[in-house]
Amino acid sequence: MEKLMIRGGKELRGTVQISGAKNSAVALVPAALLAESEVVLDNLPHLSDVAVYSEILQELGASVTWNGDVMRIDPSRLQSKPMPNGKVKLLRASYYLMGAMLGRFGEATIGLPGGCNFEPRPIDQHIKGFEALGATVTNDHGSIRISAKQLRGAKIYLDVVSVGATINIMLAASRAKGYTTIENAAKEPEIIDVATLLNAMGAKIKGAGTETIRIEGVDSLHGCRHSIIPDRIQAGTYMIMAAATRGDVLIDNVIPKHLEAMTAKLIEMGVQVEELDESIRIVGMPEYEAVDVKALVYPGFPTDLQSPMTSLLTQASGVSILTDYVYNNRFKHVPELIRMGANIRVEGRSAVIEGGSLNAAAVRAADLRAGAALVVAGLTVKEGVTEIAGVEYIDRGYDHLVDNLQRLGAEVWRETVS
Ligand SMILES: CC(=O)N[C@H]1[C@@H](OP(=O)(O)OP(=O)(O)OC[C@H]2O[C@@H](n3ccc(=O)[nH]c3=O)[C@H](O)[C@@H]2O)O[C@H](CO)[C@@H](O)[C@@H]1O
Ligand SMILES: C=C(OP(=O)(O)O)C(=O)O
Repeated sequence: MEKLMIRGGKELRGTVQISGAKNSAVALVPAALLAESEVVLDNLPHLSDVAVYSEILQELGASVTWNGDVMRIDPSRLQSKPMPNGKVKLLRASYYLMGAMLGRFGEATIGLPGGCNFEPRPIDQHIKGFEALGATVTNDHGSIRISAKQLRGAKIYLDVVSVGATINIMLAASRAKGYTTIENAAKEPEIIDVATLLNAMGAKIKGAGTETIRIEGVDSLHGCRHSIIPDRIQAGTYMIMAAATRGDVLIDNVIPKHLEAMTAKLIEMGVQVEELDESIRIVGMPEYEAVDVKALVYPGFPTDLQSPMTSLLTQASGVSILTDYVYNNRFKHVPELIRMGANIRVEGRSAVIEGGSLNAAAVRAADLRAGAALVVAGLTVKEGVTEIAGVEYIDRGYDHLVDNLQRLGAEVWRETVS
């Protein structure tokens, strides 16, 4: 088993390059399966989810080569095969294979997705979308079978604003007959990124990034080249780390517009934030004010930054209240932060955080962003070594985390323990 070790108390200083976005990559790789010739993805992050996807695609008959941050996917020999639990259970975003295979072959048989299950994460809106497009969906003890003789465009109103359902419906509807409208669609930048790729492949999608997306189905899609947008969650996490260690860090290769909610909250706390064209500079201050944070769908404060933000708020003077309106109970980081001396209580969907210093402890990441929260916390600790287990979760979302932090002056390393 590997652990992440942190001897904290160092101010982070320097420049960090942000990789392509995980939540785009895990949708763009399966989206490529809809093409009949090669798709090239640039700025692909080095993450375990992407590596698992690459293996799944090859098992399905696609040819995949991955060099540096470029992946070439040739799906011309793709076969329609059942995709049982094994690999699809390793990542949440395997649900995109449903929409992609349904669009390509009119059928998909696949196990339920896995990934970070910090609470039950239903996919009823994905299923509702496929059924509206004319597919029959059955669930045989967790094996989902989706099939349609002919997908037909439909008007679909999502009951909840769902990133996954919006993208999955876009994937399948790109190959349906006629027009599909998704109302109450999610507006995250990753949705625009997927629509941009699909349109470059010959799809006809309008309105991505707004609450109404219109898709005119086409008979076939072709290969293309596409560069993945920067990871706003990774960038936001480094912004938090820079502020938490009272450092001075330039976060490079970002789209500052995607980080506005994060930037505004840091400024409200008293952090110095400088927005440049493709980078953001964070200069930490000795004292921060407590603030209230509401995690919402985009363009609100992202739920995926809620956990690391909890750790930063332990560094503010006074009481902050952080409420997550996307998930009911995404607080697996809280008991671990309490082990590190934090004064936090969870009340319903809110965490009430009283500022104070943290101490080193042996803790465990129960999910990806809970892990990020523990890294932020460990970086602030002035004495001793924080040991974080559950590194495999952190590897789902942070490309070259240890190298990046070491370059910024942190004392961080991985250790294999028995
Ligand atoms: C791979 C990926 O992109 N993951 C992101 C995606 O996850 P994911 O696509 O799974 O999240 P959704 O946007 O679908 O979920 C939002 C909310 O809707 C609920 N819901 C969702 C679908 C559904 O069919 N029924 C339903 O009730 C969920 O339980 C949750 O409470 O968006 C989340 C919300 O920004 C992020 O935390 C994840 O990092
Ligand atoms: C919850 C997350 O990812 P996933 O949906 O892939 O589990 C995340 O990125 O914080």
